[in-house]
Amino acid sequence: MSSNQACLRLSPYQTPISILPRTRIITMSCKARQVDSGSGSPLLAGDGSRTRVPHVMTVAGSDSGAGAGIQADLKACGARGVYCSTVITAVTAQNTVGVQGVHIVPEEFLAQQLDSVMSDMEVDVVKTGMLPSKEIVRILCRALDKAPVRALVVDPVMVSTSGDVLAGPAILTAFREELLPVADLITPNLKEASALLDGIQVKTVADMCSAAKLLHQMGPRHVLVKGGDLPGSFDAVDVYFDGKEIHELHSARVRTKNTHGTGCTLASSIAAEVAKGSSMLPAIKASKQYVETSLLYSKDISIGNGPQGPFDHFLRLKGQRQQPFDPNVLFLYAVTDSGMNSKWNRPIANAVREAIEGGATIVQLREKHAETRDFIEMAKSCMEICRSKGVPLLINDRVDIALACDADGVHVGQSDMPVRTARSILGPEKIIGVSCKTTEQAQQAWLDGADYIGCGGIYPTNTKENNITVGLDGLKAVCLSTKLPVVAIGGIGISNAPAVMKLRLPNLKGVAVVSALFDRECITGETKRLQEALTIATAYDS
Ligand SMILES: Nc1ncnc2c1ncn2[C@@H]1O[C@H](COP(=O)(O)OP(=O)(O)O)[C@@H](O)[C@H]1O
Ligand SMILES: Cc1ncc(COP(=O)(O)O)c(N)n1
Ligand SMILES: [Mg+2]
Repeated sequence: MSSNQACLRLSPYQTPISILPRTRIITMSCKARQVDSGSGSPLLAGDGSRTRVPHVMTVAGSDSGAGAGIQADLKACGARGVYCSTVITAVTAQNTVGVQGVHIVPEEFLAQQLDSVMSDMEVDVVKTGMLPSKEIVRILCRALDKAPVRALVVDPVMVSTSGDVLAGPAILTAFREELLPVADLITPNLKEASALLDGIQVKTVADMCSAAKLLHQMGPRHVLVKGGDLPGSFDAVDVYFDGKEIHELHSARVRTKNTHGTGCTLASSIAAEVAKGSSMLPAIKASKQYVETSLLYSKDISIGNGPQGPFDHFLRLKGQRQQPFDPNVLFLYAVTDSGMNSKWNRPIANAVREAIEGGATIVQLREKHAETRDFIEMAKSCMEICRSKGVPLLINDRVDIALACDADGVHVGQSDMPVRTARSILGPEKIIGVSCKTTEQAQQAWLDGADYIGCGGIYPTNTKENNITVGLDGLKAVCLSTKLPVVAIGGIGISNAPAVMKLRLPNLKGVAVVSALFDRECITGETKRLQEALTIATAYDS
């Protein structure tokens, strides 16, 4: 089918936005959502009193082992903060060994499920997984025709990781002729890309690029060929084609057997990000990062005895996991300075203890000149104090020191170790903060898996040479550009901290201070005064 024909087929099916040039559709629909306060507005109902949540409807098969299919979709959407309704196409008897049985849901009953959800709920994005028959594809297309949605993400599931057939070759015509032309994104793996292209070889990254372009000619606006099964690859490489440009997306390949359901999870997470308002490439990058982080966290968990285990979408199953990062700990963030401690003739551990006694909620050790061995000893003694008081301790810049003293995490600057590298070394449980001055850096921080942003210098400061001051306006811009919690830093003390907090930005969680605590005679007293000032400034009736 030519791409022109494919385009023509789209118009009755999509929202009116679909008459715009094809590669811009997702971006445009998302922009429309952000600015449109009418019936298409995502989060507020007309009367302003009810909060509408982003909604993905998955049309897929059930996996009794709950690693893939509907169950993976529900978990992925839950983890990404999106509501997920479920239209079940087939019930599989499946576990980590393979698929033992498939029971296809009768067509009329599939239609009834679609009708129940779509007649009652406002669905933003539809994501499809296992579609076991041509008729099921047809019923879905008819339903979408009647009730258009903002985007359609098609994961053309055919064979499970275990090698069992979930949708046979008879489905290919329906995929090619009916579903692909109306899809905003298709996410075939190597075998599925090859099957859709009549068996052409897809075995290298170059093959994946050609396949993505050929698949795009079948009508979908965006194509992501997934390389989880690429032979001999050290990375997990996916190839994305937006109709104009090829993007090779690389992430670290996690050595684990727990990869059952990665494809379903990736597609659902992309659908969730698009439902929240993201455009396609950022949605894909964030989702790939999410899959990588979940696999990393789950690499050692053991569920079932088969060769392909499920992973943990919520990063919570391992018994020893500490509490997830609580952004409120950024409220009064004490950053140590060795120069100030020697000026006041204070061992660092005493300074840390005093700051905590005064109310510091998190501590960062910032030692720019210490010998490595001394730094480790210092960090260990501070770690003991912090742990006994339940206050997290981060190490500035030095991932090796953080590992050596089992600190709670690190804070890195833009020229230190990249957040992604630090994350792959420290694992998903440690806290990673990164300094950002610009909205671009803030967006990158989120994609790279940082837990928080340190934004500054807000005011001029002596503790950092040649540091550009971003001011309150720069802080505001960074906060508004990110979902990550932010702590303000640079020249902040008791006199100006209230002005910072009175910006009342929801993700601005606190202030980080150096001299205002550590270049003072009584650290405990100064910390207490700052704590009180911050508490008053953040009280809503002040
Ligand atoms: N071991 C791994 N480490 C990191 N990412 C992986 C790994 N295996 C798969 N992925 C990623 O998971 C996603 C799903 O890919 P894939 O496994 O190829 O799909 P499917 O599950 O449909 O066969 C892709 O983004 C892929 O790069
Ligand atoms: C019901 C259902 N849907 C999809 C998959 C594919 O998942 P995977 O490729 O990870 O086996 C599956 N195994 N079962
Ligand atoms: Mg897989």
